[in-house]
Amino acid sequence: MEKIITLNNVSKKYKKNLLFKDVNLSIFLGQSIAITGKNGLGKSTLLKIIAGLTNPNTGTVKKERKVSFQYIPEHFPKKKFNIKQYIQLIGEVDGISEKNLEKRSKALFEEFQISGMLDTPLKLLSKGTLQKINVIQALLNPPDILILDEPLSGQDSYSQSVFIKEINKLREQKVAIVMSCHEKYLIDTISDTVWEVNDGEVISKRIDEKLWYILTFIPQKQNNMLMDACKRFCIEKREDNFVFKVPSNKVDEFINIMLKNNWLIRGMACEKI
Ligand SMILES: Nc1ncnc2c1ncn2[C@@H]1O[C@H](COP(=O)(O)OP(=O)(O)OP(=O)(O)O)[C@@H](O)[C@H]1O
Repeated sequence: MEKIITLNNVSKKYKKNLLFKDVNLSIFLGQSIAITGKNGLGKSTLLKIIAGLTNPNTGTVKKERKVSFQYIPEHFPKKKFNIKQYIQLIGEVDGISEKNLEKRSKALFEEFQISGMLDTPLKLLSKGTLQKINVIQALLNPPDILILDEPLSGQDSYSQSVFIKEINKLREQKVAIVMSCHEKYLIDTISDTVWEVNDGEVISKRIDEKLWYILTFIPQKQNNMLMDACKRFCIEKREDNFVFKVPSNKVDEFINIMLKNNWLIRGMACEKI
C-alpha cells in the first residue's frame, strides 16, 4: 500500500488542555481508519490536523505526494441554497461535467431517498438529511483521502446501510478513509485500523482479530421453525430465548433474515477471539 500522509511527533493542546502528544502514525491509500475515544478527547481535532485545517503545536503532517482531500465536518454550514443548487455548486467547484453530475447525483439522491426534497433549502433540513448531503458531496468526486467526522450521526438505519455500501465501494477504489466514530458495528464493517485516542496518546490497532456477535432472539410465533441460517449459528436455548454466535461478516445478513422471519431481537454483544 502506498503511504500518503505521515504524522511526525504531532502534539496538540488548547491552553493547558493537552489532547495528545508525540503522535507518530501513517495513512496509506486504501486504508480505512476509525478514530475512537470518549467525547472531548480530540478526535475531531486530529481529523482537522490531518485535513490541514488546524495546526499542531509541535510536529509535522507530511504529505508524501500531492493528495486530494475531502473533509466532511460534523456540523454543516447552513447556506441559503436548496439541495439541488448546493450539489450543482459542489459539482462546478470540483470540475465535474454537467452530464456526469446529473447522472451521478440523481442515482445518489434516489439511493439516499431524498429525490422528493431537492428544492428544500438546506437551512430547513434535519441533521440526518444534512449528513446525507455531506456524504453525497464526498461520493460525487472521490478524493485520495476522505475524512469524515461522525458520519452516521442522525442517520436512520436505511441511510446507514447505504452509507456503508458506498464507503466500501470507495475502499475498493483505494480511497483512504479516516473517520471519527462511536458505532462499533460500523468500525467492524468498514474499518481495517482503529486509532484510539486516550490519555494523551493515539494508539493504532489493526482489526485482524475475528469478531463475533452474540445475538439473542425470540420467535414471535410459537410455530416458527429455526431455518438453516439460524441452525448453523445457534449455541444455546434458554426458555424462549435462542442465543446465536455469528461472525461479524455475516451479522447484517443474519439479522435481516431473522427479522424477516418474525424473530424479535433481545440482545446483542460482541466478543473477540
Ligand atoms: N478551537 C478550539 N479552541 C479551544 N478548545 C477547543 C477547540 N476545539 C476543540 N477544543 C477542545 O478540545 C477538546 C477536544 O475537542 P474535539 O472536538 O476534538 O473532541 P472529540 O473527541 O471530537 O469530541 P466528541 O466525541 O464530543 O465529538 C474539547 O475539550 C474541546 O472543547
